[in-house]
Amino acid sequence: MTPPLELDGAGRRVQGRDIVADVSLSLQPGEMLGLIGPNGSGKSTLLNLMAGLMRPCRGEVRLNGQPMARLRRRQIAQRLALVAQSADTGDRITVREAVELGRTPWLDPLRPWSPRDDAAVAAALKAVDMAHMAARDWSSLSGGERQRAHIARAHAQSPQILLLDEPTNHLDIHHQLGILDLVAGLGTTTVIALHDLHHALRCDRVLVMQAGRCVALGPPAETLTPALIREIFAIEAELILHPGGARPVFAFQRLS
Ligand SMILES: Nc1ncnc2c1ncn2[C@@H]1O[C@H](COP(=O)(O)OP(=O)(O)OP(=O)(O)O)[C@@H](O)[C@H]1O
Repeated sequence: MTPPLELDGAGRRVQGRDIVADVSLSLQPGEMLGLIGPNGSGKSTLLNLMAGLMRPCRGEVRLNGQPMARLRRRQIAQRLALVAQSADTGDRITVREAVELGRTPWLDPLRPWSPRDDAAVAAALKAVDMAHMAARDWSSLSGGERQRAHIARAHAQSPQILLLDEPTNHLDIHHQLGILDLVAGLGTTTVIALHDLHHALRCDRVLVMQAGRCVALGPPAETLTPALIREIFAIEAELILHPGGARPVFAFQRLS
């Protein structure tokens, strides 16, 4: 089966420096892939390459086996949605209007807004538990509510692939876990940049970035070894089994 998204030796060079270099990856349909790495390791750049917002200087990105470079923006947006790190709007719009923007790639003069689009917007608002807030002004939303509305906008786009850049940033722990449950529950093939290694444990696989390169890729508990974490983040980490049988937890200690 053709992978929904593939990177084949993809790299991006800026001002003579490789900010992403030689990344190869095949996404599995329905999987949740966590992108992990220190600040500046290239996670956002990699997501932008995956989203077709940046062209690789080397290698290739393919969507359903088709080179991204040969697809039009609209074709890409019909298959893939990105929630960027600082996505926001100063416009005076309601939550529903923000989510309706997700339908843009599916509309044209021959295919105007229809009940199908209303249904997609309603389903997306329901998926993030914001149907009751649809008429609210965007400016009145809290950080967590905005993040959920962004995910609803991306979900309304009916993408095969969802790309999320640190969607749990600025959220309290209750809302962080809520966002992760929400994304996992959508069942869409997802790539999610994360800083919290506990959140990464919930992913099917993790891709670990260091200085623009992929240094590890695999199931989180096998990949996030103490040796790797020491090398990447300069901390001691021990994975401890939870007495209740739930997910293991990390104990961290900073190396001086
Ligand atoms: N347009 C640009 N010009 C020069 N350098 C850039 C540009 N865009 C990104 N970089 C550099 O590329 C590197 C990777 O940046 P990127 O934003 O992809 O990292 P990140 O892993 O997402 O970081 P963070 O965890 O801090 O969000 C950084 O050193 C950054 O300064």
